[in-house]
Amino acid sequence: MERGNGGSGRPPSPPPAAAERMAAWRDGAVTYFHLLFYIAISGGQIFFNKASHAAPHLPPGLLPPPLRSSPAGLNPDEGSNALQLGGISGGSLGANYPTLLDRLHLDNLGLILKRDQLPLSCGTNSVAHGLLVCSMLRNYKGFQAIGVIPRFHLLPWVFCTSGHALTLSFYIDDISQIIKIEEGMTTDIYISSVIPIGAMFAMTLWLGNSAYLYISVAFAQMLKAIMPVAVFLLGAAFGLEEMSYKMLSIMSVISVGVIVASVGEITISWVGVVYQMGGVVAEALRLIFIEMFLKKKGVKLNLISMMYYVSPCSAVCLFIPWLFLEKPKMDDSISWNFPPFTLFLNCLCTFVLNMSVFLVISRTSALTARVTGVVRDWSVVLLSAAIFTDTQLTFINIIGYAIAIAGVVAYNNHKLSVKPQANPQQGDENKFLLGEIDPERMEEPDCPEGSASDRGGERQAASLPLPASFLEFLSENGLDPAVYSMAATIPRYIRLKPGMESQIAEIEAELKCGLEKVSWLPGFYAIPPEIQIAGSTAYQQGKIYGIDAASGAAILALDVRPGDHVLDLCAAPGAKLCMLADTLGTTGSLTGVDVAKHRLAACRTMLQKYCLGDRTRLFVADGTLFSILPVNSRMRRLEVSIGVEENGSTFPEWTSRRSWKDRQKTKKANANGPQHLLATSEPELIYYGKHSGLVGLCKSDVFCPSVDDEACASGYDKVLVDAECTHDGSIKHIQKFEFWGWKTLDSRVLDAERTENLLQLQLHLLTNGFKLLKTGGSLVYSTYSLTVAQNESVVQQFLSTHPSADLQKIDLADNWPCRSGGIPKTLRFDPTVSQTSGLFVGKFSKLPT
Ligand SMILES: C[S@@+](CC[C@H](N)C(=O)[O-])C[C@H]1O[C@@H](n2cnc3c(N)ncnc32)[C@H](O)[C@@H]1O
Repeated sequence: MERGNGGSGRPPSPPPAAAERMAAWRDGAVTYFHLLFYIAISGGQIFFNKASHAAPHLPPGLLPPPLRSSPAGLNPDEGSNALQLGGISGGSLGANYPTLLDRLHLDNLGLILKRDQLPLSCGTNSVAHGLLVCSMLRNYKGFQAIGVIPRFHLLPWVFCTSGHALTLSFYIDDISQIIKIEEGMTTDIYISSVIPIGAMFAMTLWLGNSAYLYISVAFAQMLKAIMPVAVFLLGAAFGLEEMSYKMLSIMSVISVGVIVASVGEITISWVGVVYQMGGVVAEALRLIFIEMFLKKKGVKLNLISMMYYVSPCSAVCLFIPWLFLEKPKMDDSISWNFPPFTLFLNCLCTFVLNMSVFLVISRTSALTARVTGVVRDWSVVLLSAAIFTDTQLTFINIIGYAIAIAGVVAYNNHKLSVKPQANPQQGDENKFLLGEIDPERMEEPDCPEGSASDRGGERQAASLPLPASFLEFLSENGLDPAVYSMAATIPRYIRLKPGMESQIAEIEAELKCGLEKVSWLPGFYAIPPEIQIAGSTAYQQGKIYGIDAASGAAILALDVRPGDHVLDLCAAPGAKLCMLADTLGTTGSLTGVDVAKHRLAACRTMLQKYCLGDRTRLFVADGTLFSILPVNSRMRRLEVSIGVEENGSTFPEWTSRRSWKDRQKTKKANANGPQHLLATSEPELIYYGKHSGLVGLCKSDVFCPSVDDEACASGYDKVLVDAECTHDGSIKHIQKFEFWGWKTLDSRVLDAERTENLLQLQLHLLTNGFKLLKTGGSLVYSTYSLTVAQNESVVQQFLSTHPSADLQKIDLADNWPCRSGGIPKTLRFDPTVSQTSGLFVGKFSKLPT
């Protein structure tokens, strides 16, 4: 491995700068602050709710005005102390109406998650709450004549809810760099998936929060520990979980713990227990529905997106129990007290708590968040006994809870270790929060490797209503529209990660289909087009990934050898990059470049998921201008130069955590314009593996521009230019426009100006790729377009201005199901013949000048 300080005559790299150490220390401190804050705010809100209703020993100033009468059937002494993401109890209002308050908060959450919806959010919330309060006040016997007082009461509602909406909207916008609402929700998915999930969420809030009216905080927490058992048993019933001795023993430990804790409870309200257990079952069903309805369809929503889509329908569902169970009691009550300040604090707490959860997960990992949750639960149980007079912990309580929690910890451990995470510090949620969307689920129109079938959009292409503009495009380019009728018959291809061959039978059983070996392409298998892989464990565990066979052929054409320094100039979302990294093995280096940062972040996710990032570095840069050479050449040049000034800082091991300073820098850059257009800006290094040669190297060395003719001697051995194109040859990709909307096809594929620019872009990418190629090296140019303009014409123009470029015959192709392109030695994969996506491939070598 080439190291920054490994060369003779080169002074050793300085230790990491003090500023970096300081930044790392500060980063660590901020993370711990987030964790503590999360524990404090989530535990604190439970106490706040409880205290505001039932703690007579607190100073009177802290207490809201008491209820003058309690609704029939409810025990006011028990109070209400609930906390759920997005929903809180009614206890803090001094009114025991949990569903009402949950509904109000869900209204908010459902509507406020985007700044562009701010007016709608504020308006709707204000009107909705205004009407609600008016109707409540009308029923309040003391205020039959609605006049000044109701309006006075209305204002705080409007203020609180709008203020809540406003703050959250701004906050969300501010952190929108890390939290994205994922698009692509369809009516079909909403009805079949989101509504059942929303209904279960409503049940969880309703039943779980109602339980707090009957049982103490501590006992409710203890009962909640049974959750993994419910998830596991229901999951097994739905065929999602497999029974194993290990799981059964963990479940037994948790159950025994909860039973012991219950035996230790001095006074048990069975109504409360039934409510709490109902809430647990509803929550377990919600999680199972997410697994069944969304993940299996390849839709994975981050926490914010989930709230965004689910809360409005949960709010509607909560309206039903409210109407039948609480409204009559509210109508009957002779007094209805409403402390606005308490509501405001409660809103604020809920909002801050939600943000805190997101920040904890985004800064740490799923595991850390879960462990923090356990610490929080313990703190709540112990502190509640110290604070509230109605909570008396017994020795048996504590022993039982300890046993249950030990089982929960074992369960979390088991679950998280079954699902390998390429970067152990970074869980799945984290990646989603950071916008690092799994490429298999990437839905952008310019992603050729995605899975239309996983999006539920698979349709017989024969019946695809190709729009007139596209038919015109095909006719102008002399292409036959009949090719698009084949989409449903062309298989889907997957590549097996090397070393996984022994697991084929297992993968076949999971995907419920045979893997048919592609005879001409090692490691590739064909599966029926309708098979979904994104939800499979084999995919999630990085044993397989989706990549078209024609793409695989383009990589083989490059003939990468161990030890090569390889450049992929249009790398995202990364299917070819992964295959390149696999081929490279444990020597050489791989450099991926793409102009779209969010797409390159998906590459990073891929590399980490398939554990292929060790020798790779990823630059966000314009491929037409990119000029950074492989590390080896730069090092050689530096080693012979005398007196190189070590004035820059060095690359430490790469980490996904970024310093506050870095984040501010990105924020500023983002504010200055879209990330896509970085034509003239400096390349940004967003990932480098520990053997990429960068660790310990001086940053100024890497970013120092290369001399023009330097590349010929010490450029890349292999270059792939898988250029941006119209993707008309990827017939499955075209099929997806039915899902995205044909209008998008117009703007992305057919726009005349874009096509003209595209031809220029392709030529410039090819030219720059060739410039970075070393003499004797090979370059492959490929596109997913079937047009002559984007393929043969670009090659022709390029050859006419580059005498040192020699078009090469691809020997391996003799066995491939492809035909010759319009220029001899170039290749065309034609869907009708090859049963793959359409792909053009041309291979060049660089002659000495
Ligand atoms: C066909 S896709 C590449 C697919 C990729 N090779 C794979 O196998 O996953 C084309 C890519 O080129 C990128 N691109 C467009 N213009 C670019 C430019 N000027 N420099 C570098 N990349 C560019 C796009 O963002 C897109 O990710």
